[in-house]
Amino acid sequence: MTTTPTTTQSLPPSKAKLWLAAIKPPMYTVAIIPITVGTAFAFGETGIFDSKIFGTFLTSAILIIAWLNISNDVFDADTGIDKNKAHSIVNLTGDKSLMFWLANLFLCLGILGILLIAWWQKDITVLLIILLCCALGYSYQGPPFRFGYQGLGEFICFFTFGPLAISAVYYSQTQQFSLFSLAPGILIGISTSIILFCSHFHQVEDDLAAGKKSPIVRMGTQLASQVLTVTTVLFFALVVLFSLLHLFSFWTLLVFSSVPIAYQLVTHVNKNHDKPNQVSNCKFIAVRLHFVSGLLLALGLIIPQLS
Ligand SMILES: C/C(=C\COP(=O)(O)OP(=O)(O)O)CCC[C@H](C)CCC[C@H](C)CCCC(C)C
Ligand SMILES: O=C(O)C1=CC(=O)c2ccccc2C1=O
Repeated sequence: MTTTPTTTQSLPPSKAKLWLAAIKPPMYTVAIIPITVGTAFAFGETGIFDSKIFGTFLTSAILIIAWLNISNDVFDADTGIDKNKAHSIVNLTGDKSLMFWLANLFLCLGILGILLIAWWQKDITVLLIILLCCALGYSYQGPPFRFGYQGLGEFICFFTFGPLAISAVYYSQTQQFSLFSLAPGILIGISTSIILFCSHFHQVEDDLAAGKKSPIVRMGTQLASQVLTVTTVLFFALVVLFSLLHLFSFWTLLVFSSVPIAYQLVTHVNKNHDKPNQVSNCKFIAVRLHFVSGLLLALGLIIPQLS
């Protein structure tokens, strides 16, 4: 006679789940938000909106993020840091070289889109800024730099996804720079860096073993959870400050509708910072905060121009 087991054993994740985790669909919002917010800020300031440039820039940004993520798994396979990561695209396919060339194909296609913008506008400014972003993205993970291993990733992330990306997008729409675009640049830089910061909480053991000094490894999970709280509060405080300084319209205070997500993020991390299994999902709460607050910011920036 067969008996039904009374305890549920946790099954390994299915192949489909691993592939989904390797492709990381939610992470592509980090491409959508800087392009949307930069375009919204340009529209709010100048009334200009070029949908062809917006669509091309967005497609390129998505392709560049595909490059960033696939090449991250390729370079991490070299250092051994991903040996326990079942959802590494290299571990899943078993073909590092193919993934390397696939990543490069995405990068070339992404840069091709930016080249198109440069060609339409007879101006290489946007191309130069995005090439700089890609070089910095490479320096985060690729040899011989691997600056992410020194804990410098969050700084690179702040500048590339923040001031640099937003000013490139602003320029692509208006063919001029605006010092004021630093304000949305700083906000998006912070919210994107929060994602990267959160992604390291559950990886302390693997990072230590591979010699990666992520900010969480350097400061410990307790202090890191406090730094996360302060940075999240700073993000909302800056929205108020930029509104009071009239850099933003008061409509941008709509961003405060994302406070419940921010609250969920900081309470979850403060409670579980030293429990890898529990804290591992905090990156996705951070992605939600970045996406929702970014869309609300974009909305707040365009409303005055529409009315
Ligand atoms: C690949 C990134 C993080 C993954 O890091 P890690 O190795 O710790 O994660 P796993 O555990 O999943 O292996 C992101 C790194 C971002 C980098 C610092 C900056 C990239 C800049 C971009 C190229 C800029 C793109 C701008 C675009 C929106 C126009
Ligand atoms: O896989 C990840 O953890 C991340 C991927 C990614 O493209 C990205 C981009 C910007 C900030 C953070 C992250 C990740 O954490």
